[in-house]
Amino acid sequence: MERPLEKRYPVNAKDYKIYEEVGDGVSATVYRALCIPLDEIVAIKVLDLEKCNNDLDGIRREVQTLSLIDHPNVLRAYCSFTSGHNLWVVMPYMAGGSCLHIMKSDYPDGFEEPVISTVLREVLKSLVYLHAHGHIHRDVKAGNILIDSDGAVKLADFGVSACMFDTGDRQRSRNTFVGTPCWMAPEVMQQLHGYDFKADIWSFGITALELAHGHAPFSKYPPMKVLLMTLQNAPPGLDYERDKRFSKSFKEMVATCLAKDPKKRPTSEKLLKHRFFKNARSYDYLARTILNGLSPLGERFRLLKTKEADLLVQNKALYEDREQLSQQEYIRGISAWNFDLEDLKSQAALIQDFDDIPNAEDQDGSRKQRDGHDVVGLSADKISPETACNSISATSKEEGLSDLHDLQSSLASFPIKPLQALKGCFDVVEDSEGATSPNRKDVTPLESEQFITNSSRAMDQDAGRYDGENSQRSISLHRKFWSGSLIPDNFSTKKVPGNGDRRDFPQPKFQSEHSYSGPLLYRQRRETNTISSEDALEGPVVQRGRFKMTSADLSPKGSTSCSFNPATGCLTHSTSLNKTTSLVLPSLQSILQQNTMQREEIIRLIKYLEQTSGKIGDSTEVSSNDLLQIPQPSAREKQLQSQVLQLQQSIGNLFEELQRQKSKNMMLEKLLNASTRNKE
Ligand SMILES: Nc1ncnc2c1ncn2[C@@H]1O[C@H](COP(=O)(O)OP(=O)(O)OP(=O)(O)O)[C@@H](O)[C@H]1O
Repeated sequence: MERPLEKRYPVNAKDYKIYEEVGDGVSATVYRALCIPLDEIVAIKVLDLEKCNNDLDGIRREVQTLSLIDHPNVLRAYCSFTSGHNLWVVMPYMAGGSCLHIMKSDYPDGFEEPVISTVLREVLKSLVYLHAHGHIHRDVKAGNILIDSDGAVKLADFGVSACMFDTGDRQRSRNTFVGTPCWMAPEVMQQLHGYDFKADIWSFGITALELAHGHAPFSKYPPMKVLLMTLQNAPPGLDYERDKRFSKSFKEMVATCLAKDPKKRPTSEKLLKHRFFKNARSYDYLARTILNGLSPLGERFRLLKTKEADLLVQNKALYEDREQLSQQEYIRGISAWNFDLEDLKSQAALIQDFDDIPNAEDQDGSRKQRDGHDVVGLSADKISPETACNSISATSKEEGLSDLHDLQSSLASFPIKPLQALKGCFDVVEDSEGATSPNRKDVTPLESEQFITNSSRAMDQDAGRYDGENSQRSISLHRKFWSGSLIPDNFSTKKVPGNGDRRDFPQPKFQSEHSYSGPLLYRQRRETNTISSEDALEGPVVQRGRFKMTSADLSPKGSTSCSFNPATGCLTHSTSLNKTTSLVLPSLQSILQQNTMQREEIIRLIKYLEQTSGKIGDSTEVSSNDLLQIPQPSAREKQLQSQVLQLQQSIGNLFEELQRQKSKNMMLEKLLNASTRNKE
């Protein structure tokens, strides 16, 4: 047991002293903090509930699920509570940060095999545990693998998002699109037959590649392209030529996880017995290798942010372009999916532009692809960046559109739902008596049933308590960390032995070039697994708490659709989408997205200017206040935003219904044909 039973973590914001920011995600910011009564360093994830438009009851139910989870390799929450419009989740502080952070700062080309094996074995143990308890993590990736100062490995952020309960129909989430595109299993994208535990095994395989190369396959591509490539290409893998430094057993292990057919993937339990994990070492080994000499997490995070802002400034001119904006969003991991057809077309047509970045890896990859490596479904020509690099040419547009066609057919039943709405809210919610409650200490984690709807803004209220010395307190920018090695991550750290977060700052060596990393363009098709398909756990999946479990019947409960009246701003349910909605919706989405993005970019630029102009201490305070005065989106904007999300949900429902009807029709047709043949 990780947590002594008698230890009670307070459920009141005033009992915590917030230090520096150490991470951020889609809708949350993570801080190092001191739990004052226990005199213990913790991590606090602060989630903006307003931003998530959450179903609080749904979140509360999740606490019960979470309370059942207790495994040394799963990051648990000590407690959580609401404070103002924020949800605070208190958890163990993992001083090493995520594997993604470590790679970004010190290992841009990935880890050595013994490190990978050690990290992955621990992650796999957590998956064995979660799967055995009927849970699917759904977001396994290096960014969610956290390392403690002693080398302990924990899988974090399980259960993607509370936001997915927005609709209130939790069971429907089996048919939702959850995860992060590069790590997402094909069956999760396709949504034809639901998905199960094997989706995690796919993400685990992608994570293995991420740890080996410093970035996930396809990470430089925009989401649409990632979907297309995942669905239609041969699975990515370790290449015998390019990845000579890795063992055969590693390559085999990755290939077995990345079988496109989930039934051919091993269970986590079986995978744990793979010979690749025989080379895994102890925690201590990680502490001695990858953690040795790392600068404190807060400093690494700050440097990464500075670099991020630096890149923004460098490329400012480019942001004017729509495709750059879109790419920027993707880099930041914000998956504001827009499935408007026109948008899809333009996205597909613009893909070539992203591929223009010269990359030896890509060229090599394409050459090999030409040389006859197996590419499934789509011709190598069509998808190779080499071809894609023929931008500006007439063919590039055609290819873009052809990509679109491929995508449309691949995603025949793809539910239309913005990933943004599904991600970013944290997992645990626990009721709190709030900051002012005299009885707050009596409220034990998971016991209280009452949410305080304190309208005050906790973060704002608590600003005064932020540690002036340590905190680079920022308002929640709600950005997700960059994925893969899309940023030029190469700065050395000054390796100073010592403890905790008091060591010297790392010495940045900013690269001027943008180190876009190429996808694994030539892949081994290795769907022949050493592990039998008997291991497959089949069956549809039910939402159980935040997680999904196999179950018998989960068919959606009939389609609901709604229309949007632009005059009244009201949503009314109807049997079909009216034309006005389809005309208005894309524009609304676009305006809202752009507003949000612009606001965030401005905030980031201000922060960057603050940092580069050497403003610290008092001046930071002043500008932070200024930042806080940036007007929040108006109530009307928020209302529209939530209506847009609802509309998208409804459209998703309609598509699912359409798909079901199509399958029914096909069945009927088959029956009809059979009976006609019989008669003949
Ligand atoms: N307990 C912790 N200790 C140290 N760092 C942490 C901790 N929890 C999270 N972080 C850091 O903060 C980052 C963001 O946290 P987290 O992944 O939970 O947010 P999120 O909004 O759920 O992210 P995502 O966008 O990946 O879903 C992590 O990638 C990690 O680097």
